[in-house]
Amino acid sequence: MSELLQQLAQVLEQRKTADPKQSYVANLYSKGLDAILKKIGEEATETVIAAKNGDTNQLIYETADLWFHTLVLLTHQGLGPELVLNELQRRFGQSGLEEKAKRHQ
Ligand SMILES: N=c1c2ncn([C@@H]3O[C@H](COP(=O)(O)OP(=O)(O)OP(=O)(O)O)[C@@H](O)[C@H]3O)c2ncn1[C@@H]1O[C@H](COP(=O)(O)O)[C@@H](O)[C@H]1O
Repeated sequence: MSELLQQLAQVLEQRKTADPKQSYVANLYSKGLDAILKKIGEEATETVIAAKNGDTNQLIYETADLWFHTLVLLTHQGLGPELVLNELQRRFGQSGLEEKAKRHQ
């Protein structure tokens, strides 16, 4: 797994016991699942707007925010990013159209 993802996941796990006044992530955890989901909705929308505006730097920035908040969600739910990477690995090389066709047989 990407070393950065692994390190970030470790920090996000540690933030479960951190002071919400000292940590953005601890503060978000303290607000609960709905607050995390709201952030993901906002960041997804901001990503879409950046792409529609053709703003490359903003698109990268907002995508980083979106990925980050999905990592926060996974950690909150007791899941690690390696599970998502494993799923992408499993799909790698498999045509999306073929996969869809199998599901609709
Ligand atoms: N990668 C990030 C990261 N990306 C984005 N953000 C925060 O996510 C928020 C994005 O929300 P917005 O763009 O809506 O900005 P905002 O107005 O400040 O947000 P709200 O007040 O609405 O929540 C900002 O506050 C960013 O600072 C992040 N906060 C933390 N990390 C990583 O998480 C680690 C732990 O962070 P702390 O828990 O704060 O120590 C850090 O060392 C970083 O590695």
